[in-house]
Amino acid sequence: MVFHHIPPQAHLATQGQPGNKPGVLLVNLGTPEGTGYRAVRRYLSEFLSDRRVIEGSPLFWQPLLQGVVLTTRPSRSGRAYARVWDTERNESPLRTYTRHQAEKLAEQLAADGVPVAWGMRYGSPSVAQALRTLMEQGCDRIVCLPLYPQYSATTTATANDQLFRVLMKLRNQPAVRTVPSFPDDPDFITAVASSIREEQMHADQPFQMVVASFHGLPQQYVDKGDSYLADCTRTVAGLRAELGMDETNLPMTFQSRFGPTKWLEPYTAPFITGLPAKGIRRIAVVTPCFMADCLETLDEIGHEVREEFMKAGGESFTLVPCLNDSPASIRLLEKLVRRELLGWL
Ligand SMILES: C=CC1=C(C)c2cc3[nH]c(cc4nc(cc5[nH]c(cc1n2)c(C)c5CCC(=O)O)C(CCC(=O)O)=C4C)c(C)c3C=C
Ligand SMILES: [Fe+2]
Ligand SMILES: [Fe+2]
Repeated sequence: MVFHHIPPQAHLATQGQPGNKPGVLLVNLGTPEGTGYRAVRRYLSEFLSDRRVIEGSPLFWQPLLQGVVLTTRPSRSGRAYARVWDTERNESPLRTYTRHQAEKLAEQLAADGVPVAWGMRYGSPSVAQALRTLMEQGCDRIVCLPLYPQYSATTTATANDQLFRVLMKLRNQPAVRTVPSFPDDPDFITAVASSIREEQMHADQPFQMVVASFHGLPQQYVDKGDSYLADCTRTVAGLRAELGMDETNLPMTFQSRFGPTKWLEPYTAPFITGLPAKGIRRIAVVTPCFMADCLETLDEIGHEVREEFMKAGGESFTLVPCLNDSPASIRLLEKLVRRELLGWL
């Protein structure tokens, strides 16, 4: 996204004065514009060309991506997106929830005169558009919150990279603070634990196990120093402590493996489909690495893994919703943002 059309008044508003007008930028991963081959291909091409996501040399990867992956994957992913698509709004749940999070957070910050914008790392609205919205309102101080509880270079870092990439094109840059990951923030842990308790209350029988499924990552990225696994472990430890559970009834697994390399283990799907054979037939699955329900929760877990579990002899399968735009979620976002706003407000 090119970024040279900030109207002159936006420059005036932020120039030469101790403006001190903060704005909040929420950044999420991104999602396609539609479920058709072209839209999904465009989105996947941008996503899978990000060198934070696929670290191998583009000399090898790009021909494979453009020639092989992007001929088959968009149709498969498009069918999956179609299953979760909101046809009325014509958008994916991830986009709806991210927008609602921004709107509700904006209500909480309105009295302080702090606007909130939201952008996607891949696709639209872009991070550039979101930043422009804030700068047009005179914001010269930006708090950037990547919407990932656990840090990974493939998510958090690339969201921040994208903001700084946009700033590279500006003569007058706003000041920027990035919000760190929050894997064991007490409000985060309490909110996720409450969602699990809530689902248990509405279930006919006690869950024999609550599987905490996190998005996977190539093992090699962790070996090279990505702190994602450490962050996931902190989240699970927090949940176990809060719920009085342990690794036997609240195990940690990793989903959405992509490609042939070794990813973090155990893999969610085979782990869950193996449970009925061990006598575990009533389970819940919680996905605490996503702040909003999306393809990976609603379809991969809520549809694909659920079906496999039931076919393997499962009796009941509960997908615990993500925090989405619940009051607890907005309170958490507000707290995280206000901590970074200290000294600016
Ligand atoms: C290929 C490498 C991938 C890495 C590494 C990766 C890490 C990662 N992703 C998320 C969160 C989400 N990923 C989503 C979709 C998605 N992820 C990948 C690949 C990698 N992710 C692909 C190809 C896709 C697209 C869908 C598909 O074809 O399977 C989403 C959902 C977006 C939506 O529109 O709903 C999220 C969210 C995390 C947290 C993470 C790092 C640990
Ligand atoms: Fe992903
Ligand atoms: Fe996936």
